[in-house]
Amino acid sequence: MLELRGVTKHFGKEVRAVEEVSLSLGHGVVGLIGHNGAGKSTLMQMIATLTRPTRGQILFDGVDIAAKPDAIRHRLGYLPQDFGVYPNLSALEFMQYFAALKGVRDPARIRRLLELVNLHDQAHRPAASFSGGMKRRLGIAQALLNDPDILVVDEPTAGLDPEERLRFRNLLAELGYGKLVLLSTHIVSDVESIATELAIMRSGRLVAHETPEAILQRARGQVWTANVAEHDYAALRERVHVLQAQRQGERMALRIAHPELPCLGAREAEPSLEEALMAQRYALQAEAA
Ligand SMILES: Nc1ncnc2c1ncn2[C@@H]1O[C@H](COP(=O)(O)OP(=O)(O)OP(=O)(O)O)[C@@H](O)[C@H]1O
Repeated sequence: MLELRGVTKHFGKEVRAVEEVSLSLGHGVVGLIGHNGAGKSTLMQMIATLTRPTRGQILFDGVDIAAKPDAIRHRLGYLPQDFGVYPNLSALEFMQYFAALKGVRDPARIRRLLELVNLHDQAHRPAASFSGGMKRRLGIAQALLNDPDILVVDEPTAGLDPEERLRFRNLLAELGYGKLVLLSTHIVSDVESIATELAIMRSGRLVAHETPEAILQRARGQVWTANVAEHDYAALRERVHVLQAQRQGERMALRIAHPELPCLGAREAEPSLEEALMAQRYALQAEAA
């Protein structure tokens, strides 16, 4: 559905925001993961036709979107990172406003979307009084007005409380059926349970594109639990990568990334996706050193 070929974006001579990204995406929820400044927002803005690549091509169903931006605009929903609502509009009025802008004339659709994002009971409340999570849900409803095939959401869970985060995650997982949902985050656990694929960016480059299962599979035998006396901890920490340390009286309960048994009594652990990615990163660093 969406194909990126050598997509590059430079700002002036100094900033290489996105560098030679090639990627093929079909249906499902794709987690675009990277630290702050990795280039995620810039890549998403290029897909949303809000900025053009310096080099490279983005093809949507085979059509170059730089040459024909409307081909994708009609079929795209976009929720930017800094999505804001208008102070004087209720949720319903906000949706009516965007529906008019997008040429959507079906009032029943607005009602259905407000139900989908669970805001129908709050439709007459000023959107400016909503919590962060409610505003983002309204943002998703707005992005879905044109029944898009591609939904691009930039850091949607930043600043949300755990309950809102969960609700938002479930909503995106539901939407992933039959659509492409491209979701950026720097918090791996936000996409762990819903992403069908991960695209990982570092310093503007795509460093991996694979399924979470493949990443977890590769991390087998690399993540360990151990319980060590406090006085042994300092020495151990010098030799291995400690992912998590928790004091338990005189002892430390640890989770460790290491390519082999890190210390006597350690046990192989089931890694989380975040731990698997860290273990992979450490392994690459060790290879490069
Ligand atoms: N309009 C711009 N002009 C100059 N530099 C820019 C511009 N937009 C982004 N950058 C730079 O490009 C790089 C990538 O930024 P981008 O916002 O795409 O990263 P990100 O992965 O989305 O980070 P974050 O999670 O913080 O939003 C950064 O160094 C950023 O400062």
